[in-house]
Amino acid sequence: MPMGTTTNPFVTIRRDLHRIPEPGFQEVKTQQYLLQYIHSLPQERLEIKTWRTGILVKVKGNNPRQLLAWRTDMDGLPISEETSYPFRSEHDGFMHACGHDLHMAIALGILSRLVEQPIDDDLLFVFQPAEEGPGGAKPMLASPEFREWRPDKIFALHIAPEYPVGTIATKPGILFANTSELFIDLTGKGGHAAYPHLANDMVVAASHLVTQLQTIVARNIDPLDSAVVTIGKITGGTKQNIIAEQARIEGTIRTFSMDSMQKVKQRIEALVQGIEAGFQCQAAIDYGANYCQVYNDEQLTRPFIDWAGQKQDIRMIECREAMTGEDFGYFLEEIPGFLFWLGVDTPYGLHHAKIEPDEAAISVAIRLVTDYLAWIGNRQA
Ligand SMILES: CC(=O)N[C@@H](CCC[C@H](N)C(=O)O)C(=O)O
Repeated sequence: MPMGTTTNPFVTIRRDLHRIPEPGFQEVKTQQYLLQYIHSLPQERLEIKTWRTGILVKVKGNNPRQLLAWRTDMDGLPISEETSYPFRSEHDGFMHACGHDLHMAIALGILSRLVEQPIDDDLLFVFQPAEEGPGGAKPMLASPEFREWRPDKIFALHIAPEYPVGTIATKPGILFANTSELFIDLTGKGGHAAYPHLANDMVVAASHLVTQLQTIVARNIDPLDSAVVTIGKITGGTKQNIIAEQARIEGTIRTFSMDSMQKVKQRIEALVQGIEAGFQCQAAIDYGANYCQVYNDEQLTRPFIDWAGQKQDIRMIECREAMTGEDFGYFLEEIPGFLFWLGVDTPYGLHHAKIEPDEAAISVAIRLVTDYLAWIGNRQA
């Protein structure tokens, strides 16, 4: 079937959501769209609450003994889309490039099926804003709206470009890294391009700092541990013949251990002090939003791996941990559960302007998760 035609309502939903990516805590149209769909379902078993731009939907079970939760993220990224889609983003400079459009469509699919065929346990669907930043999970967890419906177990998925459709992957224990954003502002002295000796050039200072930051993982972190320091953005200066008075470096830090996170930050601070002294400039460091690791509950993940491994249409992989971050980790700090990767088979990675996940994964995930929730949420005879 050519791209652009579909008979699957959840593919249509994914495409509608793909058109309207919004940054964290500004998911206003997204929230409206989701609410409209949720209100179109039979309402007898549903209770709905909103929290900022997020949504909580509780589905009453037949004979509940626990509350099981399924969580999806909602926000898009500041990326100008370069896909071949006829349903490209209508929000200039923003794109669903991390699969949250698929995640939301899958959540609505699971919700619809479990409204039609309720299970014994109560269910909570968590539509969480701002996963890409500044982080919606932590404040949502602390909100009275969430606390009133605090689930006993919680689950989520994330699309994985590298796996074929039908493949899922996870592991017990640590799955995703601890993260910290990184913003460094450098202020020197601007001036005429022809008089460098009268200025302090922040383009040169920032360039030195970026290369020095790359020595941290190579020279200061135990090679048997893992860490990442990525600088994703540098801005500075105003014109080609004006020496830049300001420069800003933006990046992210990833580590598996908190000791390494602390070590990376100490080294950043030392290197920044060196730049201040060496280039006679002022520097300010801001660590922005921090996420804790995603740690899958061993007692829930192992049976899930065994259960999914027996499904005819699923290839279950026990994967390695990744340096990705996810504020779903905050839910898992308080509530047992797990996250798994869902194969969507695309050559472009997460956060790439050309990523085109295979939409066939939507039905795979809806079927799998619905069956899993029914498996753990129905009383054994
Ligand atoms: C799954 C994924 O790609 N998550 C993001 C989380 C971003 C955390 C924060 N804004 C940061 O950049 O540190 C990721 O980049 O891994």
